[in-house]
Amino acid sequence: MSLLEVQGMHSYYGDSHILFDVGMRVDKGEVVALLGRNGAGKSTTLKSLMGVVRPRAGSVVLDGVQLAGRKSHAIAREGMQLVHEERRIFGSLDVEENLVLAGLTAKGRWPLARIYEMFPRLQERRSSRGTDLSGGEQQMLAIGRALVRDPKIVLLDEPFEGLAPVIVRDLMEACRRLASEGQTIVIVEQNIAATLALAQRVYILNNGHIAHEGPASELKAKPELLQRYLGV
Ligand SMILES: Nc1ncnc2c1ncn2[C@@H]1O[C@H](COP(=O)(O)OP(=O)(O)OP(=O)(O)O)[C@@H](O)[C@H]1O
Repeated sequence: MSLLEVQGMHSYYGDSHILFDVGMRVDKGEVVALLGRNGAGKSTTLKSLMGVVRPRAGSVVLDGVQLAGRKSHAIAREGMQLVHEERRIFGSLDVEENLVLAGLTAKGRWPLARIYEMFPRLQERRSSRGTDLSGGEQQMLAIGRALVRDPKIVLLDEPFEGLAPVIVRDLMEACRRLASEGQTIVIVEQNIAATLALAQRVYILNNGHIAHEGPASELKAKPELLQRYLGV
């Protein structure tokens, strides 16, 4: 049994049917990418797993626990964390306060030293307020806030978006390190090269349907698949 098993998931915004029969599985320690064109339903998939959007049908099982239909704070307590595209850090609190607050209601907890080891830049900026951080630092803090809860699985929604290449490199390095320490990750990204470098396995969403599933190496070797589903 995989750490995360998703079956038959359908999600809507009002009357708009967005996700159709989505199925995925993610093994413990795996990095899985979710790719697809703009509007394909990638963010909606992550939000549906996290209970931010309530799937109207289907099953989302994390480590043997059924999450579908539960509220997102309950899902967080079961060990899932979503790092939203818009980062959602507290601008008026400093870095350390942001991290401590995020860990308060968690079952498990990373020591702050481990977060700072992963992101030395956050340690340097530990007393800076959220609003005073660069985009890259905010993204590190958003990921740090997820990790401090010692999640079983982290969902990253476009973590590299809008960031300078040098920052993307640092974040990729951190993701690699996380993966090497056994952290399970699902990543949604427009930066396909970076994503394929990180992920072992890929799902491609097309109009709310899973159109392809396979190893990342296959997509690297068959650019026609990328052309067909992603137009790149
Ligand atoms: N809050 C919302 N209300 C209504 N429709 C929405 C909402 N959010 C997204 N949608 C629609 O749902 C569909 C899937 O959007 P989603 O954001 O999941 O796509 P995506 O693959 O993440 O694309 P992008 O890369 O553009 O974020 C799109 O047609 C989008 O317009």
